[in-house]
Amino acid sequence: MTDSSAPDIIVTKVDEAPQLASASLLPIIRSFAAAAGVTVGTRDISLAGRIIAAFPERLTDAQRQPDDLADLGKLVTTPAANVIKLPNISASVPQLVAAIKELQSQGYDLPDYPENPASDAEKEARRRYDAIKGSAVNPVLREGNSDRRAAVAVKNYAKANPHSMGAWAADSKTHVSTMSSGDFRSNEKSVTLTAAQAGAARIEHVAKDGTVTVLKDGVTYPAGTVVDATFMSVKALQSFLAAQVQASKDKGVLFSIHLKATMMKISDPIIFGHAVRAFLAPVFDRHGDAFRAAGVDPNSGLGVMLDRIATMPDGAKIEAEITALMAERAPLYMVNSDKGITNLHVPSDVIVDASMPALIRAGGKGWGPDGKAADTNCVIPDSSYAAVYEETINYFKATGALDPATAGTVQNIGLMAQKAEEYGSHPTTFEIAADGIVRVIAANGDILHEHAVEKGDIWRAASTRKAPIEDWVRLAIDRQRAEGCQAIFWLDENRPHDAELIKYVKPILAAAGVADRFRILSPQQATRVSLETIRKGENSIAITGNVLRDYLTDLFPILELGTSAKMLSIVKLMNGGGLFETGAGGSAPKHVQQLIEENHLRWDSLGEFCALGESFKFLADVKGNAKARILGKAVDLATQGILDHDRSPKGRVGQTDNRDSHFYFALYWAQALAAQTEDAQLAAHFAPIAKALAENEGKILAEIAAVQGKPADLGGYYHTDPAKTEAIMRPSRVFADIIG
Ligand SMILES: NC(=O)C1=CN([C@@H]2O[C@H](COP(=O)(O)OP(=O)(O)OC[C@H]3O[C@@H](n4cnc5c(N)ncnc54)[C@H](OP(=O)(O)O)[C@@H]3O)[C@@H](O)[C@H]2O)C=CC1
Ligand SMILES: O=C(O)CCC(=O)C(=O)O
Ligand SMILES: [Mg+2]
Repeated sequence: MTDSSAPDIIVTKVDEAPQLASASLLPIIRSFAAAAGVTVGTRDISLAGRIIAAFPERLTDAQRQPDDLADLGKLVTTPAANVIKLPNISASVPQLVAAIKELQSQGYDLPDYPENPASDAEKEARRRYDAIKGSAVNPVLREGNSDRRAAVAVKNYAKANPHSMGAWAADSKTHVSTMSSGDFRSNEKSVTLTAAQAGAARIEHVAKDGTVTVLKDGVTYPAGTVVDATFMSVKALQSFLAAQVQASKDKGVLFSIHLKATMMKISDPIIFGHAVRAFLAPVFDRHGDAFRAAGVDPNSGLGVMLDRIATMPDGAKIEAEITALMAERAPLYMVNSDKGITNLHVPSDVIVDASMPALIRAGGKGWGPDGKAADTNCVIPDSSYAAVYEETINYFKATGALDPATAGTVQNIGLMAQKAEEYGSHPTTFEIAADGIVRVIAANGDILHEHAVEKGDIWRAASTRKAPIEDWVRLAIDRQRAEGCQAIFWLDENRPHDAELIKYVKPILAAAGVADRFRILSPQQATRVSLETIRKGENSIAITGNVLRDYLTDLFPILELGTSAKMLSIVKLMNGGGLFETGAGGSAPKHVQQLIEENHLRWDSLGEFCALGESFKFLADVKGNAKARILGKAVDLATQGILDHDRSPKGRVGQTDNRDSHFYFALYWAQALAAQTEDAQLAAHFAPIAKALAENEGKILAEIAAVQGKPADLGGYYHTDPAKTEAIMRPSRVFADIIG
């Protein structure tokens, strides 16, 4: 349910673990905020909510939901925006299909996801579902650039309580494999548009026989936009993947592939499908035609593929062939070896930003089918950013693992506003239907880019607007001034896109008189310099494009803090509002599994706490609400309290879980508000609350502990039952009564 009035702060309703945590935390936030006259609303951007909002005409009044994402998309372009954004599911096809099935089972008359849409109705359903697929939320809300870092208290806590790190052996066989030609990086072209070229551009394909097909019309590029075009050669990709499958076997390491099928929702599922084909090549050689006829689609992963094969006439025989082949191949890197879920089962199970850092944190070990850790071939087909992981691995092999007790920190300033760079390229990415040429034609008729392509190549255009680039450089200048530490633009002068950005960066730095405080280094060099810097206990600011923003804000936090969940992520919206993202990680599906099995939720809300403090302080600045500032400052003290008293969730039943940690957060927050002397009214309001919470600590913890160790029923996975969720996430009557 969403509110119609305009609340001061909006907290997004999402999915999986962060949404479960919200069921416990949001009532606390609302209750405390109300004391300062601050209203807190919600908007539903969950996968289920977005599906429901897309088919109003098929649903009953009671089932219908407004398009909250569209509403938020407008809000973030206004100065009034104050949004706390929790991580949401960026759905792969299997997740989307599962969510649709669940909603259907709950009585929602939704169309099936049409794999091969034929009728007009199916095409329309597919169009709507495609808009929901993948990373469909963040690009809409990110109307600003990002400032992601560990709060000082969080970093100090990590140093005092270092997490365990796997040891790195100099002779580790773990390595990164990436393409050296024919990939997106090798084929990239880039240009900055002149005023004459600005306006509505067109992308067209010219076949060998001269037939022109418009792939996309009316892509509006204002003057100064950096427009890139590139493609992944399917032939080069296939031969690379085939070689890697074999090389993994020869070297005796696990085969793994790391992509971002969520944010790169058009290109990466296709690349993933090629990896499935390469791994199972002999089976595809024998049964390719039958697979096509049966609608077996490797792009959705081996899991769905096996389900489909099971329905084929000689399904059992093919399945046996697959099993036999897998036994001969290099062992696969596993998502869950107990359940036999491999890297190739679901395209969104292994997401490069989280998967590579986890492997690196473990000393370069992946999980094999035998449930044992092993050295791994980390296949990252496109070479644009693979060097970051390659260099990190090489550095740790040479020097040993990082020590989180002494390491400095790498902060990030990320260029992401207005769908910057590759992460905004979905609408202009195409799997090429026939050999020919693809060109980008500017509004004035200039041919901006042209590539000769072959059937099956993946061609894409990406754009980065001038205002976001300038804003990003200014943000970097501000942050460097505030921190006074090393600051590096991770840009490679030899890469066409980066060379265009450098043309913006240098004059802005020079005009501000700060050029000497910044370095511009290729991602590979910047990785090495940054690792050497933090090893010495010093800090560095990584000023990066959109993809490296994503990758680095998992990589460095996972090495430094053990997780990216504890990050502070501030998005200063370009039109004046604030977007506060919670942490830099995702929605932790594994945590939900554990809750369902044994009612223990190990989700850590530290990212939410950090975002909440910033949101209140931002509200105070924008609306001159002094009480909001006091609430915000008290949140920071409560967060510090959680760290000082070690009240963060742990992994096992019987240990602190998410609900306990929220109790302590409320206790410390109320105590800080009761103790402050700036506002007597707030102090008087919170003194009895703090007292009641402290006095009932034992009772409340016992009530929370009593429910654990047994299965929990949420009444759904993607679309949970609100009453059941509330009962599970707020098991303490005493606590709920005190909070009100
Ligand atoms: N901003 C956003 O909206 C984002 C959304 N996503 C989406 O999230 C989903 C899952 O993505 P995935 O790549 O698996 O990454 P996740 O970050 O969800 O999970 C990786 C692992 O990180 C740990 N983790 C993450 N957050 C927390 C937390 N708050 N507290 C404790 N541990 C945490 C967990 O480790 P352990 O199992 O050891 O406890 C978890 O299994 C996908 O649908 C993805 O698209 C991903 C990134 C950002
Ligand atoms: O939007 C998504 O799919 C994921 C976002 C993400 O990984 C990030 O911003 O760090
Ligand atoms: Mg990420």
